[in-house]
Amino acid sequence: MIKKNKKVIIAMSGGVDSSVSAWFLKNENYQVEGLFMKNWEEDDEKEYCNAAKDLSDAEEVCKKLNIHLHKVNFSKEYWEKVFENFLNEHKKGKTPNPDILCNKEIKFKIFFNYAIQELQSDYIATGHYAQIKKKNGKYFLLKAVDLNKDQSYFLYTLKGIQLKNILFPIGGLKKSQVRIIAKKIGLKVAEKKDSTGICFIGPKKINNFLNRYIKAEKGDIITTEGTIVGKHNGLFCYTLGQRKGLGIGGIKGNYNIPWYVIEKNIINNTLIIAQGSCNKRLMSIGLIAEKINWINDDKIIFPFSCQAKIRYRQIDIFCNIKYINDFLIKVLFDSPVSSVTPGQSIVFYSSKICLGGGVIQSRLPLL
Ligand SMILES: Nc1ncnc2c1ncn2[C@@H]1O[C@H](COP(=O)(O)OP(=O)(O)OP(=O)(O)O)[C@@H](O)[C@H]1O
Repeated sequence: MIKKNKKVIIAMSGGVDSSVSAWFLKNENYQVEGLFMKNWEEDDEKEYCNAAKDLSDAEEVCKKLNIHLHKVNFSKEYWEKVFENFLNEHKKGKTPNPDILCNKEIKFKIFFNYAIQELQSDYIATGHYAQIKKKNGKYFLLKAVDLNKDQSYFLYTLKGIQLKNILFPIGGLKKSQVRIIAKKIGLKVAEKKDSTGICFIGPKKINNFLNRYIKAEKGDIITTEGTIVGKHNGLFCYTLGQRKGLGIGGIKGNYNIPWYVIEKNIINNTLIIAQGSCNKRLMSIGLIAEKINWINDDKIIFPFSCQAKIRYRQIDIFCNIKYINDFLIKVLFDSPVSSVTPGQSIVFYSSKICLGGGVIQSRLPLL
């Protein structure tokens, strides 16, 4: 009852997580309204984009929960702030993470400001699996209870001060519980598949999609011994540590051990491969990270030790962080780590607390 005067805008994607989040907020007596964002002109990309279906799902859920649904088009902003950067990084041979940039630039900036200023809400809520805790007047971002679904990795660009106006209603639940609740309250989206990979494109279709925007220049696939063993379809189609989809089969005179991408050489347009998942050429002792964000900067004193993830869903690794300058840090791993990928993000944790993170600029190879 107490929260009746507090207004929350729930970011409605038409998926099960935001729908169940909306239901929780209603039950907690917030004054709830939904906001659906279009961030891609799907008319151009019908094959890849489900925005129309997602909107109709969001409308149906809001009708059922008796929530007013606002709609907004941020496709221009998404193109300028997220997609152009995504393409440019790929052209440089990096493997960027657009979902992280989308959270930083769109969901928790433009969308957030629209909800707070234009729609005059007190909070925005999303269906992310993460938690916010207040301690001694400060707000901390924590991993979700469901560690399998934890999305704090994608949220490291947030600032402590922003967390004050953000709610993650399902961060304390398991995904299986969220689906059970959705079924119980009769939401058709209860069984809807999770969105994976880039905001609007499944990971399997990504190379075809990128082909529309980046000119694919075929080049040689070369072993570390310098033998040309095949042709690649454009370096942007591959990522460091990738094993599948190299199209080289068994190579005569070599043991039948899988091959992995260990380097993308932009200057020669070559893809360098080596055998074995523990190949020393794949391993790094550390990395240099840029575009650093600390969620609560006043808590950071260099150097310090903590845990980190160099990709989503990876188990935490132990590391030590050293200050280089205001833009760069050096991360040294306690033991060598495979497939450190420039362009991806490294996210730091102190146990369950997400401290912040940065973008991997370069790796420090073992060899
Ligand atoms: N088009 C959109 N409009 C408004 N909010 C969105 C949109 N897409 C995503 N969101 C918000 O961001 C959250 C996380 O998005 P993500 O793409 O990771 O979806 P998800 O984990 O599959 O969640 P859901 O089941 O709600 O789709 C969503 O739960 C939702 O609150």
